[in-house]
Parts: sequence; structure tokens; C-alpha cells
Amino acid sequence: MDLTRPHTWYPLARKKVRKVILHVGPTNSGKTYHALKQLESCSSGIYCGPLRLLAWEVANRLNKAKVPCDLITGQEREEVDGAKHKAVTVEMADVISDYECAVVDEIQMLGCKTRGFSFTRALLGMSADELHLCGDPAAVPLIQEILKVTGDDVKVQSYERLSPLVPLKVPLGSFFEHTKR
Ligand SMILES: Nc1ncnc2c1ncn2[C@@H]1O[C@H](COP(=O)(O)OP(=O)(O)OP(=O)(O)O)[C@@H](O)[C@H]1O
Repeated sequence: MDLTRPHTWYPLARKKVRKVILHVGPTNSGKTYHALKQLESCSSGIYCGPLRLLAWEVANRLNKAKVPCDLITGQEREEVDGAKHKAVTVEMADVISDYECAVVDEIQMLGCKTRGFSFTRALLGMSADELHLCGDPAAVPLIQEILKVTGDDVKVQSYERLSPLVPLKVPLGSFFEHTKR
């Protein structure tokens, strides 16, 4: 194994020209919503998030939508009969199975000193026909640079905030006084 060429550590992923879609934009702009819609409609898939709560929410959402989904985190492993989908914390990303669709949420965390290696491993290593990456636009150049060597097909999809931020006309203190009356 050549330690200087990390993309070669994942032969299953390198067998594919993955369709990589970078969903980027401000918070609450629907990036994850669109990626999850895609995950739900595929015959097999995996969601990787930075928090146990996010993985739990996705597993819950898919199971409610009658898409059986396992939940796998550092703390728990809840397997559902017939599941072809998994929702996991990013450290549990599966790089030894094939999926139609994979989602990595909060991908800008690949710059994190302590957990970044797990995001990079998921980015390079997941064998999925479609790989959806959700996060901050600032991470786009770094991701494009990392993926240059993989031969993947990379597209950027930008989002706008769904509703504008509107400042309150009254300070919060007087607002609370007002609501008490
Ligand atoms: N087109 C839509 N129709 C209905 N609900 C939507 C739509 N887009 C987003 N939402 C809802 O809006 C909320 C925020 O969306 P989402 O989590 O996708 O944002 P995000 O851009 O990924 O935010 P963050 O950066 O904080 O992860 C969610 O509850 C989601 O279900």
C-alpha cells in the first residue's frame, strides 16, 4: 500500500466513476433535504453525519417512510429486517460495501483537526454511484482538489436561504415584557 496516495486505499470506490454532487449554501437552505430525498429514492444507501442525533433522525425518517434503515453509531447498532439503507456517524462509514447512494453531511468538517480524517475517509472511500456532500461553500475548492485524483464526476449545486432573516423591531427584553401582559 502506498501511504502517499490515499485514494488508492479504497479499491471498491475506485472501480466506479462516482457522480459527486456538492450541495452547498447557508444553514437552513435545504441542502440536506434534497440529498435525503435522493437517498430515500435509491435502492440502497448510506447517510454519514457528524452527530448521533442526526444519524438517528435520518434512520427514523427513512423507517417512517417505509424505507428500512439500520442505525449504527459508536454507541448502538439497531438493525432492521431487510434494510438496504444505513444511517451512521461518520466514523462508522462503510467503505467495503457497494451502495447506489451515499450522503456525507457537514462535509466542511474534513478540516477538523480531530475528526477530519473520518470525513476524508468517507469522501475517498465510499463506493456509491452517487455521492452527495452537504455543507459550507468554503470547503468546495479543497474537496475538488482532493477528488481530482479519483476521476469522479464532480458537480456543485448551490442553495439560497429559504426565508430571509428579519430582525425584531423591539429588543428581546421588552418583547418578553410585552408577551407577559
Ligand atoms: N423543499 C423543501 N420542502 C419542505 N421542507 C424543506 C424543504 N427544504 C428544506 N426543508 C426543511 O427545512 C429544514 C432545513 O433544511 P435542511 O436541513 O435541508 O437545511 P440545510 O441547508 O441542510 O441546513 P444545515 O446547514 O443546518 O444542515 C428541514 O427541516 C427540512 O426538512
